[in-house]
Amino acid sequence: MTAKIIDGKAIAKKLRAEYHARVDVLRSRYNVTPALVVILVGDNPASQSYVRGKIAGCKEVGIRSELVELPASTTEEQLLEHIERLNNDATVHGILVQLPLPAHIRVSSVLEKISVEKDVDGFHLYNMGGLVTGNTVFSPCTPYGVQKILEHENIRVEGQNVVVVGASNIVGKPTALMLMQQDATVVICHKKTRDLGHFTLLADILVVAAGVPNLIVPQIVKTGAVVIDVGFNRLPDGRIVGDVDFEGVKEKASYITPVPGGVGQMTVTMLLHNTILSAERAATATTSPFRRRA
Ligand SMILES: NC(=O)C1=CN([C@@H]2O[C@H](COP(=O)(O)OP(=O)(O)OC[C@H]3O[C@@H](n4cnc5c(N)ncnc54)[C@H](OP(=O)(O)O)[C@@H]3O)[C@@H](O)[C@H]2O)C=CC1
Ligand SMILES: Nc1nc(=O)c2c([nH]1)NC[C@@H]1CN(c3ccc(C(=O)N[C@@H](CCC(=O)O)C(=O)O)cc3)C=[N+]21
Ligand SMILES: [Mg+2]
Repeated sequence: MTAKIIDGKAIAKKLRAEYHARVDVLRSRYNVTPALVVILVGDNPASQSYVRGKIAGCKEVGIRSELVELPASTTEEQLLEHIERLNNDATVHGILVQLPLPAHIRVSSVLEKISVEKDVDGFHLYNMGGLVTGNTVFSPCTPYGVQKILEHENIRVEGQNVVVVGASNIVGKPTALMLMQQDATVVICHKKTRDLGHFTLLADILVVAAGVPNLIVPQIVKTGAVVIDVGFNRLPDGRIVGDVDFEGVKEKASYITPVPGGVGQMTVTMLLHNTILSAERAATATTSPFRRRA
């Protein structure tokens, strides 16, 4: 079997066109321009690159974006003050603090400072907890992107065996919870999992987010499986690869996402979605400053 290669870029492009139209409606009907503020602390080159991608995505769909660049010496208190100011700024609909943060800043205190209504990354404890009950204010972008890919390809989740390789708070765990909410049978594997292949061979849908190139070889993939590769790894020679042996696994899977051009495209797109959704909520809520003026 040769897999259908899922074109994440094409799906993202189609969704971004829809989002652009929603931005136009917000502008014409409510005089609101969705706005995202990204806070970047320190000078991690990978973070700088991800942030550039997010800002470029905003521009593409008409979201106003602002980048707050702070030195690595920024104190936790100073960072919390920035967030406080942005929480209280009605013209800002989304606040994103790029991770990782310098070691002297507690990630949890920063994420929990962000107003849940502006937590477009979906990393606040409230949104994390909402994944358990299926009641998030915002879904985390990468898992949401995975879900959108499955939806777009009309891949049924209900009753399917889903195996998620990777158990991080930002990808593995929330992806597992979202797909469990859709009535999949879900297994999560991680570094301590004994005999990874024993579990991955059960997967109708295999989602891989471990950060290990070539972790998933054809021998541990079930024939006809849907393989979603979240991994994004830069090799010493500069090439970018996922966690899946793409050339090998594509001969065994029914669907596969490439890297780049797969899930990565959707992550940023879902951030744009969440920011627009936040602006739509603000514009239409009876308590919003805008409606009071109208
Ligand atoms: N395309 C996109 O938009 C995004 C891509 N990514 C990419 O996804 C990958 C994962 O990211 P992230 O979740 O942040 O990474 P983390 O390093 O936070 O988590 C990796 C997870 O994979 C597990 N793991 C590591 N090695 C193995 C192994 N050999 N077998 C089984 N499980 C293993 C770890 O287990 P343990 O818990 O035991 O340590 C951990 O749970 C990375 O390549 C990252 O670049 C991430 C975010 C967005
Ligand atoms: N705390 C934290 N925050 C992150 O945001 C984070 C992280 N850790 N760990 C690493 C991953 C990786 N990640 C990507 C984001 C966008 C693309 C993306 O846009 N990719 C496109 C373009 C790739 C390219 O530029 O060639 C694609 O795959 O086609 C990829 C990867 C965010 N990460
Ligand atoms: Mg862990």
